[in-house]
Amino acid sequence: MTSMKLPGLPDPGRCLVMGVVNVTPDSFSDGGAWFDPKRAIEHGLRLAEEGADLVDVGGESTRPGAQRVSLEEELRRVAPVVRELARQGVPVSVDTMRAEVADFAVEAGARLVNDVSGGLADPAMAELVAKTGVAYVLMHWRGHSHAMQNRAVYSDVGAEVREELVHRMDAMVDEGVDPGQIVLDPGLGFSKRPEQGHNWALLAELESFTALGRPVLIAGSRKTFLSRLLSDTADTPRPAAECDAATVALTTLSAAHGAWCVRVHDVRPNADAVRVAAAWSDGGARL
Ligand SMILES: Nc1nc2ncc(COP(=O)(O)O)nc2c(=O)[nH]1
Repeated sequence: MTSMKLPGLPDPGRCLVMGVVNVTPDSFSDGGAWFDPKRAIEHGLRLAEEGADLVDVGGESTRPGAQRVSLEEELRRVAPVVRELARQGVPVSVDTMRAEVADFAVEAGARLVNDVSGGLADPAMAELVAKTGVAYVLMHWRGHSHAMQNRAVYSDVGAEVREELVHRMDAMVDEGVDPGQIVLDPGLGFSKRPEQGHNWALLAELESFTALGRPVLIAGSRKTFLSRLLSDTADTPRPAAECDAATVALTTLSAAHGAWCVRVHDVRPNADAVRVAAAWSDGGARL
């Protein structure tokens, strides 16, 4: 596991667990359960109690075909939740592609900016990240540089995703971001075709991602590639909410292969899994 210390984040010497709080009416895997700020705050507190090292608060669904929400609406959704969780001492990350939302969240105490666009959606993001020194997740999502129909066409998905992540990291560093702030994320499910095994190919090469020298975040929880793997005999994919056991297996393997953090919905079993992986890898030395 890459035990690189990131600014403002814990370093317990094991894979971290990031719990998900989607403050959205339509997220793919927990659509609308935490849209009410009070419920979202309660859920975030519960995830922290269950063992989340970070609670990731997002106000904009990224599911395929989702419409973007306005800046005002995204802020309305995430502000009260980020502010209250941070006030209560919960380590918070903000899942946003907007520099203004990130700026607000860091001001309110967020310790990490989680940007699924890898800085492509908002040209002001790099400057904000550089200015604040905040830890930053740079996720791979082929954005405006590829036409829609080519976004999920790869000849070697692992090599191409790594190359494009390094390119984005270099671009952020050129704009003043310290490489020590950056976490890399292959973007499972984002312009990756489950029917072509892209997500499993990326996971199988996790150690090639950690070899890039930055912490790696793996976020496969309840995603379509898991549902398809667990399809029934009638080829009906397993419902997302019934993929938590598979997610725990993914967590265990990701931690064993060096992931810095896993992003999950069902925290408790995944918090247990990262501890099992840590005990296994160090032969129980830290018990
Ligand atoms: N860093 C990172 N952030 C993310 N945020 C949302 C989703 C979409 O999943 P959800 O709707 O289940 O939260 N996936 C990612 C991801 O893969 N990586």
